[in-house]
Amino acid sequence: MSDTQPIAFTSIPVVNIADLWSDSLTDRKKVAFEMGQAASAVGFLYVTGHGIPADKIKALREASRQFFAQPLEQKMQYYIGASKSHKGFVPEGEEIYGSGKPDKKEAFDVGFQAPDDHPLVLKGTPLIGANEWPDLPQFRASILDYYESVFALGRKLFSGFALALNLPEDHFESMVTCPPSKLRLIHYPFNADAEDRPGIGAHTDYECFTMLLSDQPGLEVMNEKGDWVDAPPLVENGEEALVINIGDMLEVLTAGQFIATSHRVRKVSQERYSFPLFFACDYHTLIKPLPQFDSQEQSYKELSIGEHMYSQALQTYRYLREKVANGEAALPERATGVATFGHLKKHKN
Ligand SMILES: O=C(O)CCC(=O)C(=O)O
Ligand SMILES: [Fe+2]
Repeated sequence: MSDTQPIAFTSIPVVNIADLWSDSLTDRKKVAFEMGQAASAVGFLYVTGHGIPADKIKALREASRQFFAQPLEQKMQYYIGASKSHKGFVPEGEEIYGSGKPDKKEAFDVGFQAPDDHPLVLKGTPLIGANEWPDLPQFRASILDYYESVFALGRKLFSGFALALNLPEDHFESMVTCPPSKLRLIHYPFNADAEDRPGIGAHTDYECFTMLLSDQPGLEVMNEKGDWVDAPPLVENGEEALVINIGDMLEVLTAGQFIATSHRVRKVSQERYSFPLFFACDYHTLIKPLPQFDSQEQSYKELSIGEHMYSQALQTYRYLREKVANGEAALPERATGVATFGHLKKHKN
């Protein structure tokens, strides 16, 4: 092995990001540097000092438990396949990732609150539009409250990643106004026989980065050697850390300097909840490697954020696959296949 060969990571770095709110640029840069190191070496990091209040997390958990505890037919009233903009309840078996086998999980998808008269909504832009709200007390308020807090954190983290990439701190700000960023409530049901079926198959996330909370182990991250490294929930000084991972878009932007690391949720016998918020830029944002990262060796094509996300959804959701098959929906021209980024790509090659 040559000296330049990176050592395969065996754990996920922890970064306290409290100083991202510091008045001192030097302090902010220190945090940004650590975030950048983790994004380059691992593509995953835990963040503490994020400031999301514990009571908002508690309310999010309570609302999710209440929703998923309902009978299937009740939940199917909010079936994602009936939504105009890809929001709502995703029953078990609806999504199929890398393994080719349906995941053992159910979910509820909540999008950015786009006003009905927003130009993107009026134009019928895929993924942008009204949310479906179950008729449960406090559900809407608790979920939106958490969404807003994590979304604000996302803006802060984006400023840190900008600093880490030697860009102006506000570089990404104007690109995030009404994005197709969704918060997923995921429920992995109790599975006594934990049959050989992944909770969620191996994949990279499509967006810029993801911010995730979970309540049980099960998440695994692929390292350079193709080994799976555990990313269990982490509590430090009474604070639940969030797991942040780099998505396809930041990998393209940095031509692979930041890596969209492949991950999966292994089959687990205990009930598990997780809450990722996939932080994206606006639908029509075009992403290609920044000049300082662009080199001959890397071949990253220009991508539209929205088209990339929509084309991935068209290929992984049962109801959308059916629409493509019967001609009701078409893959965007620049559609990429599923699982074409990051460590998964390297591993496949
Ligand atoms: O449940 C988890 O911990 C991970 C979920 C995930 O990777 C995803 O939804 O993209
Ligand atoms: Fe993921």
